[in-house]
This record gives sequence, C-alpha cells and structure tokens, in this order.
Amino acid sequence: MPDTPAPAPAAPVLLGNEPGSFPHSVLARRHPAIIRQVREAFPYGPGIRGALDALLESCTDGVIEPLPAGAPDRDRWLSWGLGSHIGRSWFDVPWLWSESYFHRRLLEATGYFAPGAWQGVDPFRPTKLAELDSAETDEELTALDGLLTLPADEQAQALLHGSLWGNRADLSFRLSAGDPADAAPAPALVADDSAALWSLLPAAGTGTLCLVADNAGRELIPDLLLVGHLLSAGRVARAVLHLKPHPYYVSDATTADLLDALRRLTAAPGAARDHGRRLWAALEDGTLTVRAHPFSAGPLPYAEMPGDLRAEFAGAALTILKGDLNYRRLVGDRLWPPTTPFADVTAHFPGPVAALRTLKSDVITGLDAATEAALVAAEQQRWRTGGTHALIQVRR
Ligand SMILES: O=P(O)(O)OC[C@@]1(O)O[C@H](CO)[C@@H](O)[C@@H]1O
Repeated sequence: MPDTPAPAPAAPVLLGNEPGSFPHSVLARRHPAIIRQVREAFPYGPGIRGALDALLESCTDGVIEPLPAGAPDRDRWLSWGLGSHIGRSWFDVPWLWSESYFHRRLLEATGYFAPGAWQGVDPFRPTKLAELDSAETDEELTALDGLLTLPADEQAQALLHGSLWGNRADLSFRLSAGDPADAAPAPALVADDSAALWSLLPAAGTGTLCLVADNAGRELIPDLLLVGHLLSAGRVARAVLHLKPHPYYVSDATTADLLDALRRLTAAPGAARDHGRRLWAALEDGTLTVRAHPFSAGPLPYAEMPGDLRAEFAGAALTILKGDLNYRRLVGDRLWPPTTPFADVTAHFPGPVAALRTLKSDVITGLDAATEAALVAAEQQRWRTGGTHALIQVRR
C-alpha cells in the first residue's frame, strides 16, 4: 500500500450547456453582444457583415465548423483538438475551448487573417483606445505622483494592488456585468499571498520575472508600472511580458496595445512619463522583452503548454499570471471545491507562479473554509462572477 493517499479525482471541466449557468450565459448572450459590438466598430462591407451574421447563427444555433483550408493556424488548431469538436454544438465542448474558438472565428469573419484590406485590423481597437484616452486613465496616471513620497515597500504594494485591481477593467466583462452599485461588501481580497510573492522577488534579485498579461488599457498600464518598478528596484534583473499574438477576448493586450500604452505613459506629465521612459529604455536595452506565443491565445489549460513555453516559465524566478482567463487555464477550468489547495492544482506549472485575478467566473481554488462560508453567507454564489473580489495566490 502506498503511504500517501491517491490524489483526489479532478473536478468536472466546465461546459456551457447548462441553461442558467454563467458559462451558458457567456455563449448565449455575451458572444452575440460581442458580434454586435464588432459590427458597429467599423463600416465593414457586405462580405464581412455577412460573415459576422453567419458566425452569430453558428455560435448560437449551429455547430463548430472547420477553419478555412488556407488558414495559417489550421494545423495548430487541429493539434488543439479542433478535429474532435467539428460538428458539435458550441455549448457541448469545454467552455474554455468554445470561447477561445469563438474569438478565433470572430477575427476570421472580420478578415483579420486573410490577405486583403482588413488584414491585421483589430476590431476592438476603438474601444481599447477610448479607454486609454479616458479621464479615469488620466486620474490613475496622476495618482502616480503621490506614490513618490512613499517608502519603497509601500510603493511596491500599491503597484501590486494597482495591477491586481486593474483586472476589473475588462471590456468584454462590461458587456454583461451588473451595475457597479451592486458591488458587494468585503472581503474584497479573498486570498492574499502577497508576502510569499515578495519573498520570491528579493532586493538585489538576479532572476527573471515573466508577466503573462491580460487586458490592454487600464489593466496593461498598471501591469507595466509594476514590471518597471520591479526592474528599477532591482528585485528582478530581467522581465518578459507575454502578450497575445492577435486580438482576443475583446480587450486582451497585443503588441500594438503595448505601444499605445507606452505612448500614453510617455506623453503624460509627471511620474507617469518617467515610468514610461524607463520602460521604453528597458525594451531598448533588452532587460524587458516581449513575447506573443501562439499558446497565449490557445484554448487549452496551462498543464498542456508546449515545451518552449514550459522551459521559459521554468527558468523564471516568478511567473505572474494576470486575470480571470489565465486563472481558469492555470487551474484547469474545472468546478473545484473552493477549498482545493491552490498548490495541488498548480503542481504542473514548471516554476514559481502567482495569480493576480479579480473573480469573474465560477472557477476558484485555495480559499479557506471560513472565507468561503463568509462569501456564501453574504452573496450566495455571486462573489464568484461579479468582479468585485480579487485574489493573490502563490505557489513557490
Ligand atoms: O481574463 P479576464 O479578462 O480577467 O476575464 C475574462 C472574462 O471576462 O471572460 C470570461 C467570460 O468570457 C470570464 O472568465 C471572465 O469573466
């Protein structure tokens, strides 16, 4: 008999086929709303409008269809399971897969991948730029001046929280989220391993930080500020920023969004401009590098990441995964009992890993029983999806 008990069986993978569930509402309501938003973003001609209508029909009442024969990433999607999902309802395959393929098909419909006039045009750019140019962004940048007088540790903690709560700025989420006035009372932070996080980023650190970004605009800016601070404070020697290779989940950050954010910072007054200039210089001298790995916009959990990405994360002093979707991919997009240890479900990850996430889907692990009970008592299960709670979880 083995000394250690067998690991608990994995929890069920989330599907979108249960009416009334959050995943079902995303497929049935949020995706059609995203198609409507894209239809209005640009004066697309009849061909693209027709393709968007066809996608709407397919994703609500139809089945998953193959990619066109000439699609540049057709083989990659086949290796990600497309072959076994063709002909099935979007609601009956893993929710994570279904959402990811929806966003891939949406870009296809706008002509993003095919040679032609619309190739490479991000249908979400107008909303991303509006957010970047907003008065809220001005306020957040101005607030940086006030940080300068704080002791270094407090600055670091404030920038960590800025990056964490920046994850609320998710444009797809706003298409279906309730009024912020519905926001629930505390505990806002349902898990806080920030002490463990800082212990992995000591002063005079010689390691590399990987930050896997989530949304552009008001999330990417605080992510950049955090990365810039960790570099200039000497907690890491190098940083790698992982972005999406193409527009994804409405507001996910691409290289173009990084450049927009840097322009915004360097054009701002005060401390924001200094941060922007330091980040610019770090990119130029290679202490900050950027990746856009295809797997970052893939439909699979991180347990199935390819070897090159695994090797990169294995070599990092810490990998920070931002946002709800990265969390789902990290822990497997399963309906775990909330007290399932975070260390158990992230044991597959090749190096120290931290999740910074506001809660916007049912998936959750690593809560203590008292916290779960308090959340359920206050809000039933709404705390899981409302975006009003957040977590910092770390596995060394
Ligand atoms: O990863 P993010 O930007 O924090 O959140 C992505 C998100 O809005 O999309 C999914 C539903 O489409 C949910 O998991 C989550 O609410």
